Amino acid sequence: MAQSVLLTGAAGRVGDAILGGLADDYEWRLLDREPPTDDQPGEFVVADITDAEAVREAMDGIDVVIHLAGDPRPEAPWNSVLTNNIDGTQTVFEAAVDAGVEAVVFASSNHAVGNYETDERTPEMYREDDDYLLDGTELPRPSNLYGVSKAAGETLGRYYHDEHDLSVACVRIGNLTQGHPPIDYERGQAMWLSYRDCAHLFDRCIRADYDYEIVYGISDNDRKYYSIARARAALGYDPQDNSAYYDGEEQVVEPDA
Ligand SMILES: NC(=O)C1=CN([C@@H]2O[C@H](COP(=O)(O)OP(=O)(O)OC[C@H]3O[C@@H](n4cnc5c(N)ncnc54)[C@H](O)[C@@H]3O)[C@@H](O)[C@H]2O)C=CC1
Ligand SMILES: O=C1O[C@H](COP(=O)(O)O)[C@@H](O)[C@H](O)[C@H]1O
Repeated sequence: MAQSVLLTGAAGRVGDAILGGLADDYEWRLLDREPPTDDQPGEFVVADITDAEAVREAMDGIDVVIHLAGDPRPEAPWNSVLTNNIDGTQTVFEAAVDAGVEAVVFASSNHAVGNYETDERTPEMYREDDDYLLDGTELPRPSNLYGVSKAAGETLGRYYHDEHDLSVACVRIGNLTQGHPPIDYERGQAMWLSYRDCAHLFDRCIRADYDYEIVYGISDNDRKYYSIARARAALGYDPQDNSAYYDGEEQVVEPDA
């Protein structure tokens, strides 16, 4: 089983959710271009993911890489996603192969497929009486240049798996918010990912055996237009949270024990 995990983009929100649930479960090496602001588990490397030498060094002795670092803004300009998301991701995959890492888990995004949300389908597809469902086998259909960069990351992962036998899981993360689902935002509620489910999903990505996977990273929301069947089957994902259990910030239904 994987013992040592390199987490890139560790100082961000997704990193916070993962470490909040899994800080004590692995030997962590954290990497970010921003230094840590509070106590973190393990060792912290301050580096840019486009620095091939620093990234390769950070991979020494690592079993699994969770690659989060990048520009997360849906409106990010091309020069930023080209550098941080595409070039940076290629640097991470290349270093992982060179270092003999077993698996790379790549933080992809709902925006890689955002343009399936056509004018004809929305807002109905965000609602419970609609059954439109994406399952991860569909081609990318990005809604912005940020989404293009995430589709490129998935394709880089496919290449590094096929050519170098690296295990790769691409998680098309929905909308991560802490404490409760987004308020007054149907789309965000349908693709809500709670902090608890986020940590659990990435834990499954560290522990499971797989070749190349694209899965959706959302909670078990009553209304969802992203299937979590593949995440359940390939990774053993068993989410506990559901945006329908909330009324605004209040949780009004307890999940089954
Ligand atoms: N938060 C969300 O709901 C979603 C996040 N994602 C993806 O998950 C990943 C993490 O997102 P968040 O934690 O929300 O973003 P964030 O902005 O909170 O964290 C990203 C971290 O990456 C670091 N970083 C950025 N470029 C870097 C570089 N070139 N070298 C080293 N470090 C760099 C930043 O300093 C930051 O700490 C991103 O790749 C994002 O695209 C995908 C879908 C939804
Ligand atoms: O990929 C991402 O998606 C989430 C959700 O998208 P949004 O369009 O509903 O805001 C976004 O919040 C996050 O910043 C981004 O990285």
